[in-house]
Amino acid sequence: MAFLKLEHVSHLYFSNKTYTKALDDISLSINRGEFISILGSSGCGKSTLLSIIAGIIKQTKGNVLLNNIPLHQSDYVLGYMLQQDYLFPWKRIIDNVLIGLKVQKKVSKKTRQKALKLLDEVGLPHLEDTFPNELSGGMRQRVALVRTLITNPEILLLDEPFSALDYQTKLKLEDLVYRLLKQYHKTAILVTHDIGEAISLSDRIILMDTNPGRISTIIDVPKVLREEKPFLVRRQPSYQQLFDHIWASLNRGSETNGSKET
Ligand SMILES: Nc1ncnc2c1ncn2[C@@H]1O[C@H](COP(=O)(O)OP(=O)(O)OP(=O)(O)O)[C@@H](O)[C@H]1O
Repeated sequence: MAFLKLEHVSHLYFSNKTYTKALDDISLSINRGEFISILGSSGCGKSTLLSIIAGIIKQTKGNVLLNNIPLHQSDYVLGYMLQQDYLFPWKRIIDNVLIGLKVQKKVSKKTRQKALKLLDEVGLPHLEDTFPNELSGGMRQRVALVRTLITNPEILLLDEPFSALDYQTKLKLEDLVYRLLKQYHKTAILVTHDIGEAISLSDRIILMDTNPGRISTIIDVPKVLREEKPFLVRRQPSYQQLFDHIWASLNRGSETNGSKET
């Protein structure tokens, strides 16, 4: 049974007397523990899709099911990682990490220990009492990752979380995120504009077309690439082939025309 299932999902925005079909007939099944990336040009509906899965907006048509139960009736924990880390500057790292659990009144000696363990696992041992401004951008994103994982989310939505980082830090963080998500068997959906990132992290890649936003292709990343560490994937010959294929598909898609309905 699919863990997360989208059935014929469409979404229409209405503003300034204009309807915009942001998503058109999206059907997709995602298995527990799967890493999915969504690639597509600006305006193809990636953020709309994430917002629907996050329950922030409700689709105008179709169903979104989690474990076969409509999403809005499900009691599930969602993790979010965004381009910005949104750490509270006046709070120590440990308090930033525990903020979600504090809101839920779930902070205990055990959760503090878990937080310290996770900080250690992401390469930030002994930094729990420092403040965000004492850390680099990459370190801050690792704190954001721990803050997300500590709540034990069932689904992680990753909205371009590496795009503000320098290239070297980004590659290192990709490796880390990949390793931790596989280790904890997390289901993740990544929105990115970076084809290389999508190939090196994903089990499957969803290519979207624009106007209206729709799925054009679903690509199964070959096993040989999935078995390699993200950084090393880029050295495989099949990586370049897949990169070229995705590049061509996205460019073909961007040549199509679209519809604003009034
Ligand atoms: N609140 C809104 N009201 C009206 N139209 C909207 C709204 N939000 C998004 N849209 C439109 O819906 C379409 C999809 O937008 P969306 O932001 O989901 O795309 P995206 O793929 O995430 O874009 P980007 O890569 O630039 O972030 C676009 O045509 C956009 O103009």
